[in-house]
Amino acid sequence: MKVAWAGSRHAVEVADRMACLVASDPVFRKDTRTMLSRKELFKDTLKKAAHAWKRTVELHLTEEEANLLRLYIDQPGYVDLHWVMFVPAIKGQGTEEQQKKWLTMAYKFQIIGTYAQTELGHGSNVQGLETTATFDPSTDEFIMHSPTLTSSKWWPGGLGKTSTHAVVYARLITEGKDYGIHGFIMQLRSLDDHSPLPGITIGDIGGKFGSGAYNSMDNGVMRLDHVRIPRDQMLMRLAQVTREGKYVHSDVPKQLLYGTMVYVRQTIVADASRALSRAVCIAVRYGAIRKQFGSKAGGPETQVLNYKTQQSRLFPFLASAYAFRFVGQWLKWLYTDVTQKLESKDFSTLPEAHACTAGLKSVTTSATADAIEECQKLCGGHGYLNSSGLPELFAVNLPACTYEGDNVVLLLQVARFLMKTVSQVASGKQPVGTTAYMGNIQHLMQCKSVVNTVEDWLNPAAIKEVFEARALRMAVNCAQNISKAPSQEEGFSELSPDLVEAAVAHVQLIIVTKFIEKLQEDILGHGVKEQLQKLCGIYALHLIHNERLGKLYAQVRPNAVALVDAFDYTDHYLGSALGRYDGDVYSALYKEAWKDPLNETVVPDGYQEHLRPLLKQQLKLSRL
Ligand SMILES: CC(C)(COP(=O)(O)OP(=O)(O)OC[C@H]1O[C@@H](n2cnc3c(N)ncnc32)[C@H](O)[C@@H]1OP(=O)(O)O)[C@@H](O)C(=O)NCCC(=O)NCCSC(=O)CCCC(=O)O
Ligand SMILES: Cc1cc2nc3c(=O)[nH]c(=O)nc-3n(C[C@H](O)[C@H](O)[C@H](O)COP(=O)(O)OP(=O)(O)OC[C@H]3O[C@@H](n4cnc5c(N)ncnc54)[C@H](O)[C@@H]3O)c2cc1C
Repeated sequence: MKVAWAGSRHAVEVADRMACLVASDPVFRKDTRTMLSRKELFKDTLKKAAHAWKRTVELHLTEEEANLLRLYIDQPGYVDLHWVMFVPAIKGQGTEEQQKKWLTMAYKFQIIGTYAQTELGHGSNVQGLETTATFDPSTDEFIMHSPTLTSSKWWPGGLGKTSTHAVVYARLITEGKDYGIHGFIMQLRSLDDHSPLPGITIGDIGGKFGSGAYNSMDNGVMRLDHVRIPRDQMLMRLAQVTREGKYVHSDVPKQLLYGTMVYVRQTIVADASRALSRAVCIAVRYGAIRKQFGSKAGGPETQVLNYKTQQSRLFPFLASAYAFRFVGQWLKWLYTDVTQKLESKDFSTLPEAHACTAGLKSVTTSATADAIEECQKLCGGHGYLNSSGLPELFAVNLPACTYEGDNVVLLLQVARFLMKTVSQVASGKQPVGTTAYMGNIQHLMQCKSVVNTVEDWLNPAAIKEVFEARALRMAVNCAQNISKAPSQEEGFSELSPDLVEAAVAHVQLIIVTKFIEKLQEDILGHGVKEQLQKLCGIYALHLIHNERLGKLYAQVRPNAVALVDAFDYTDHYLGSALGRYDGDVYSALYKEAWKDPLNETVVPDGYQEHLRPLLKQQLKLSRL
């Protein structure tokens, strides 16, 4: 099962090696992270990132190994934006020459970059950004400026205290004309003493939800006061400005400006499956240890994992973790395929890539955030402790519903793609890719239920057809209602809640389809495929509330712990007293409690000033 989860034996081997490297290095300890102040936590992040870089160089780690090292350190920080957004933005939007110049420094960590797009006043609406980049032909420079308070750059990770450079998104103005949003490389801080360069006001935007990780990240604010940069620091793969100030657009779609976001969204699907699997691993293992009620004649109480309510709340998440893992593996293939096509100027699958990455990022991150919160409740009171690992896991993964695109805004992008497809089908064009099912509109719109017997519900072909019919009917229904509106735009806006639901149904069809396709592959291990078939059934049927589920839960229960052990997480990475591999939960909870700084003294700080006088006074009053 480990191989099915990891994707290959090689992936298992590399993951094990990097996880153990991190778990065995005291610099990477994280058990006291939630007890640190914001400044201590930030400094700890700098220390870990520097040590990780040192180990990467010492051990000659590959890019794959270095990425896994960063993943198992499990502490958001500036390195994430440097590798995940700054480097890809230059790769995707820079010319060969610009890539050569800037990536050489970035790969050697001679500069630290971030991705500065969002502003105080705009995040979703990229075309509404206000920062300006005005070309000055007299000096062959762009003047970068924050014209309003709302144009302050706000949120970029690492911007607050760490990044020396950024790809800054701004309105390109030349010859008095505004050409919209483009990317520019800017140096922000001196490479000698790290002080902000002239004209740049920069800082951290303040503490964020929850304690511990993500407060480790210095999300920043930046205002620019007519800062000049050379013309050749405009990222010029998509467009350029000549020495004379002429704007020249290249022959690639302007949407490639958004390419970095598409890349990150596909990685976020894999992140969601990992975060969900960590929460499920904790809740399943703890559910097998925790016993409450049910003892007969002094015998052992009942494992809470045996309760049908616990199973009906938890096992859909177990199934979703595998479902998101497999669709994430497919999405990575889709992204690679689109990127290769772009190299040969084939832009035909760009809309599909945008719709799939936006939709899957949205559906998987929303489901994961909800599931982690529910896993906290599934562990009872102890799930609320930081030592369970669940509060921090929730705090770190909740913002994934917002960053890289607000989930509703992204689902509306999917809906826009679906409405275009429905109208193309109406005009006789055969849809392809993930919307190919819409070409079967006659059959799917009339088909009676293809599942008549209880057993039909475990027939993958029948389940797939049910999900196709559901998605198509919701999309066609929206299209028909939009067509009755005074205008397409008004109809789209009026129907937007229904369009979001139709987009979710389409994305869930993709997830179910990719799970079914995974099961058609050769899967190593005795009985593994059978278990995955049950999980595929649970994932699909829980979305449509089917009565078959109870039987499936009972069949999965005996292997539930094995299915989470297959995630192969070290206790260090899981970071949970409840999810320990050895199940020694109660002594772990007890031991973790005493680490809290509040327990450094038996009599707490503040007793003499505030508690003692109060108690003495009350005692005196009681004697009157
Ligand atoms: C919502 C939209 C998509 C709207 O785009 P727009 O151009 O203003 O308007 P539109 O008319 O809807 O689109 C025009 C057209 O562009 C297409 N398009 C839009 N986005 C993409 C894309 N990524 N790839 C390929 N195509 C794209 C749309 O489908 C439209 O195509 P069409 O005209 O229908 O053929 C966009 O503004 C957007 O993506 N907003 C979200 C912003 C975002 O994701 N910010 C992330 C900042 S970085 C970050 O959060 C880092 C966090 C990392 C971390 O800490 O881990
Ligand atoms: C932890 C974190 C890290 C981040 N890191 C970065 C970074 O490194 N670089 C960077 O540039 N940005 C970063 N961001 C910013 C992030 O990308 C934006 O917050 C995100 O894109 C959402 O945009 P917004 O904040 O403007 O939300 P808004 O769009 O203001 O959303 C507010 C509400 O309005 C709704 N809404 C907005 N538009 C529409 C519409 N057209 N139709 C219907 N509903 C709508 C949304 O659904 C939402 O409910 C980060 C954010 C967070 C939380």
